[in-house]
Amino acid sequence: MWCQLFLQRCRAGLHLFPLTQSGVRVRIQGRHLVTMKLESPEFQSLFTPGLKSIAELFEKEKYELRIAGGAVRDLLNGMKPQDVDFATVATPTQMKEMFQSAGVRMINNKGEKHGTITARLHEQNFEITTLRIDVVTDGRHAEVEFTTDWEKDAERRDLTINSMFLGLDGTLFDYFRGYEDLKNKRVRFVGHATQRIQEDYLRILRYFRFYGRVAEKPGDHEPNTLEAIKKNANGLAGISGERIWVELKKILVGNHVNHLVRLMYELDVAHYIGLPVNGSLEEFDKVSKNVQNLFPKPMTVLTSLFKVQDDVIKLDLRLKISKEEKNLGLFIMKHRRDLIKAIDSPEPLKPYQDFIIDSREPDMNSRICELLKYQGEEHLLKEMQEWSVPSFPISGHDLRKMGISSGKEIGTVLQQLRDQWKKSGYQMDKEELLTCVKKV
Ligand SMILES: Nc1ccn([C@@H]2O[C@H](COP(=O)(O)OP(=O)(O)OP(=O)(O)O)[C@@H](O)[C@H]2O)c(=O)n1
Ligand SMILES: [Mg+2]
Repeated sequence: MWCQLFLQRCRAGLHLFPLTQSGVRVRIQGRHLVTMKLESPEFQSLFTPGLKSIAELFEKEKYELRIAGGAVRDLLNGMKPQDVDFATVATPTQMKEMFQSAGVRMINNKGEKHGTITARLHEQNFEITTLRIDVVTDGRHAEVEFTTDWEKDAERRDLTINSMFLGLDGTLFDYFRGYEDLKNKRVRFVGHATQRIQEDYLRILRYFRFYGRVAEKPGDHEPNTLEAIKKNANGLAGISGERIWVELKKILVGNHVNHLVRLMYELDVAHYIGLPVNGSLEEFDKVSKNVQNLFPKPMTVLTSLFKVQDDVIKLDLRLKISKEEKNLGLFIMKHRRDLIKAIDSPEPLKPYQDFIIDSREPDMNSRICELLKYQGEEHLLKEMQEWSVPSFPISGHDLRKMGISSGKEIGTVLQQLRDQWKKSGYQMDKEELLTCVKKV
């Protein structure tokens, strides 16, 4: 069967290329379109009872349905996508009619204006969007027109690697050499970078994010892409802080982050997304190396750019970060130089442990772990993650039972006992501590 197919393809003057990890078998080169067949286990695993029912419905009505965009990219990379978007030639009205008559529930009708219908089957949501052309864009939103032309829909997407479709039989439809770019680890805009960016300025940050995800090494950009980013960076001023923060966070914990943040400064992007004017790029370089493989929070990495507290406040004003993120940034800035390991001590972690016990704040443990990542203390981090915060075994009630009745005295004794307990490396138990009371 495979040989027959091979001969057929050769006779037709089509290319064949070897089986790859992601299970791609055949490549047929036409004018623009490159198609091939995907048979990977990740792809097969998408076929839940819900998807099978949806596929049957669309097939019965003869509306073509394909997986679109990011999910195709992930599948070709051998990954199971987190969320799967579907595209179809059916209009929202046709989909609604079809789902209604089949008794399929539809939810979340907010997307309909842009062609998206969400069907809910077997406790799974399916977001299905009608093929579309963005007729008017203001750099943030688009007015759309529906189409039945798959290539036109691919053309309005941001990056070539995000512009592919996958038929439910595994056929890949690739109009802009996205698969080739994915294999060569290249991130390119579909068509003209300037046009794609002006349709939605957030795409500047999406470019950086996908660069961090796909590219093998830093600095591998097409010159006209960088030029287009620089010329259009000011468009980011009109993008909401929340959207920017979502992208920026992913960039901060992706690959090549040091390179990408430098690029943000070189291309004038930094200024429009709330980063400090004179970000500390040297410290960023050091910290981004320190945190490698330690799974830092995005804020931990970002804090290394900040020199003064005001930098965090300004970032918050622009991006509306969470209170927890803001506090983490402020905490790391305050303690990055003064809370350090005990050098030449058998207990290098002790200053951090003491800090946690003294602070009595519930999330201090996790902040200290972030500080250790920031400082590149991998071994101490491991130790800290395995350490469970001991609780002080004595209460005022215990002292009262021993005959100490004045509140003030209880407070003083408790503090003294806390100090003893701390000195013992939190080893002394209740009995041992209470013996000390007689001596105090
Ligand atoms: N500004 C944007 C956002 C999205 N898209 C298109 O819409 C698809 C789905 O968008 P989204 O889910 O936001 O991103 P993904 O590429 O799927 O990335 P992720 O894995 O992070 O979801 C993208 O692949 C891309 O084709 C686009 O062209 N321009
Ligand atoms: Mg997605």
